[in-house]
Amino acid sequence: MTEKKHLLVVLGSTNPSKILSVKNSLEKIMKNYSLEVIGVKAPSGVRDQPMSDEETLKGAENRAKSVLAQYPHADFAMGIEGGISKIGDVFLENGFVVVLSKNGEKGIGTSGSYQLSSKILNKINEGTELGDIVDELSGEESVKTKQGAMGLLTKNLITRDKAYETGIIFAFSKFYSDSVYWH
Ligand SMILES: O=P(O)(O)OP(=O)(O)OP(=O)(O)OC[C@H]1O[C@@H](n2cnc3c(O)ncnc32)[C@H](O)[C@@H]1O
Repeated sequence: MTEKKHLLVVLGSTNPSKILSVKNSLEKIMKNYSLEVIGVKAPSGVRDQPMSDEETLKGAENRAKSVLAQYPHADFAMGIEGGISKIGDVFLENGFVVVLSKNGEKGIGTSGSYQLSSKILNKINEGTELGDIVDELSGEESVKTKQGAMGLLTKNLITRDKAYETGIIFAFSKFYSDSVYWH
């Protein structure tokens, strides 16, 4: 039996929900590799609570770049950033995923989005982070590291780690789908 090739993927976050999401996604798309996934601190360079798609994407990209600088031998460096998306007068929340390969090729994806209520949005506009708001409303601690607001709002049908899997699988598609679509 031939040994599986080792694949080191480093994520720019120590949030257990994000790390779980990366592990579960990669187990599906990188089946022929022996996977090593680690989470490290990486600055987003944007506000703790990003308020536009552009800012959220930038945060994910900055984190991935920081990881690549810290771990140049990693096969893939990743950034995942949660933030608010505004379309007209509608406010949604989702996660952006950026993957950088060792040679700097970039893949991008996003999770599904959910509607932010005016009640939550008002509190965000007063300067409170979404994570703290949902902790207060649910009476739970550190929701953002577990099921997330996504889990609370869907009665755990779509938890934060599950939702982020979509973005991760899309972001990696450049690296495992047929190259005819990319080059
Ligand atoms: O440790 P890091 O990787 O920074 O993880 P984080 O949970 O703080 O996540 P982000 O920086 O990506 O998200 C930006 C903010 O949005 C909040 N957030 C995003 N998604 C959330 C979710 O599903 N549940 C609760 N809070 C969430 C959280 O308060 C963050 O401060």
